[in-house]
Amino acid sequence: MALSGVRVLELAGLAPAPLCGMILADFGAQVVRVDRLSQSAPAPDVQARGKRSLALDLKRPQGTAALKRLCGGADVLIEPFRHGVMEKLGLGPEVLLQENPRLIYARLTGFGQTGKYAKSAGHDINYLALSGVLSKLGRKNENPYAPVNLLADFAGGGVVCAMGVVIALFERARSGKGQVIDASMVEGVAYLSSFLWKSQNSGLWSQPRGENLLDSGAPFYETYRTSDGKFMAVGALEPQFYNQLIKGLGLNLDELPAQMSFSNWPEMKKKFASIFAQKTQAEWCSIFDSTDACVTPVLSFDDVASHQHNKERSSFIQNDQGEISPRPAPVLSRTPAVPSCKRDPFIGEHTEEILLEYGFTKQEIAKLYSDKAIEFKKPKANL
Ligand SMILES: C[C@H](CCC[C@H](C)C(=O)SCCNC(=O)CCNC(=O)[C@H](O)C(C)(C)COP(=O)(O)OP(=O)(O)OC[C@H]1O[C@@H](n2cnc3c(N)ncnc32)[C@H](O)[C@@H]1OP(=O)(O)O)[C@H]1CC[C@H]2[C@@H]3[C@H](O)C[C@@H]4C[C@H](O)CC[C@]4(C)[C@H]3C[C@H](O)[C@]12C
Repeated sequence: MALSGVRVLELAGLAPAPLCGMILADFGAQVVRVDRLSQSAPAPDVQARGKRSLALDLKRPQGTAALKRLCGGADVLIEPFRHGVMEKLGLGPEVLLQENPRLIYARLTGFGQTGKYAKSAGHDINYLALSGVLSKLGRKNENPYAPVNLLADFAGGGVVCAMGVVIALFERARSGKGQVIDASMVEGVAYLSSFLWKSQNSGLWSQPRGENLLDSGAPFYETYRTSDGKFMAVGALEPQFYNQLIKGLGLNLDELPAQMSFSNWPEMKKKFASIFAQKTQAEWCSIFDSTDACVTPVLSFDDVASHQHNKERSSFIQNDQGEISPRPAPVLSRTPAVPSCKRDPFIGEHTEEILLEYGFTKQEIAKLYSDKAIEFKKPKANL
C-alpha cells in the first residue's frame, strides 16, 4: 500500500486524531496508538481500525523516556492535546526533533499552538463557530446548526491533518528533514470554506442565512418528505437538470415562476413538498433514477450499504465482527487502501511486541513493567 513502512505513533485522543491515524493505517502505515494505562483511559477510540495499542504512562519519567526512544524510530507522531501539554511532559517538538530530525510532529488541536484560545478546551462546535463557517449553517429563522461533529473534528481536523502528514512525508523524501504540523481545526474547517469566501460577491449569498441557493433557501436544492416518512434529496441547480425535476414532478414549466425567482421560492417549496408527499421514496426513485434531475433517496445507515449503487462499488465494508463501515477513500488504482478486518485493539494489547520491534530488550520491558510505566493487556479469551 502507498504508506507501507511508514511508522506512526498516535497519542490517544478524542475523535479527530484517531481519524487521522486510521486514514494513515488504512493506506498502509504501521500505526501504534499510545494509550493511557487502562484505569485512566478516556473515551473509547471507535476509529481504531488497523492500529495496535501500546499502554504507556507518560506521567512517569520512564514513560516519557520510552516515548522519546520510540519517536527515535518513528516517522510520524500525532499528538491530540491542547497546546503546552507535550512541552510540560518534556516531549515538545524541540526535544523530539533533536532525538529524530526526520520526525513529522503533527499537533492536532482545536485552536492551534498560538493565539488567545490556544490553551482553552473546546469541541467541534466551538471550532466551527470560531471559523465563521457555523454562521452560514442553518435554516431561515433558526439558530446556526452544527452538522454533528463532521466539519471541524473530521473534515477540518482529522482529514486535513492526514493531508499535512502526507505532504510532509513527500517533502521529507527530498529534504530528508521532518517538521512540525500545526493543525488547527478552526483553520482547517475555515480552509475548507474557501468557496464560501471566494463566492461572497457572486450573488450566491446575497440573502440572509437559510434563504440562499445552497443553504436551504432554494426549492430545487432541498430535502422533501415522502409518503412513507422517508426523504428525497433534490439538487437540480442547472436549468437542464431543473427541467427534468419539473418533468418528474409532473409539473408544467410554463405554469411556474422562473427558477431563480427568489421571492417565489417559498411557495414553490410548498408545492414541491405537497407533491413529494404523495409517493413513497421507492416510487420517486423509479421516476428519477437514471435521469439527470439530480434527485436521490436520503438513505439511512440501515439502507446505505445495500443500495444498488453503493453495493456495486463496495462502498461499505464489513469486518470480522460483522461491523459495517465506509471503505477508505479515495480509491487508488494501483495501490488501493486495504483496511484491516480485525477487531479494534484492547488497550495495551501489543505493548510488548511494539517495544521489541522498536529495539527494547526483554529486560528493559520487564523494568518498565515493574516501574508501572507500561501495561500488557491480552485479549479476553472468547468464552
Ligand atoms: C464522543 C465524545 C467526543 C465527540 C467529539 C467531540 C465533539 C470533539 O469535538 S473531540 C475534539 C476535542 N478537541 C481536541 O481534540 C483539540 C485538542 N485537544 C484538547 O483541546 C484537549 O485535549 C481537550 C479539550 C479535548 C481535553 O482536555 P483535557 O484537559 O482532558 O486534556 P489535555 O489538556 O489535552 O491534556 C491531556 C492530559 O492527559 C495526559 N496524558 C495524555 N496521554 C497520557 C498518557 N499516555 N499517560 C498519562 N497521561 C497522559 C496529559 O499529560 C495531559 O495531562 P495534564 O492535563 O495534567 O497536562 C466524548 C467526549 C467526552 C466523552 C464522555 C466523557 O469522557 C465522560 C464519560 C467518560 C466515560 O469513560 C465514557 C462515557 C463518557 C460520558 C464519555 C462519552 C463520550 O466518549 C464523550 C461524550
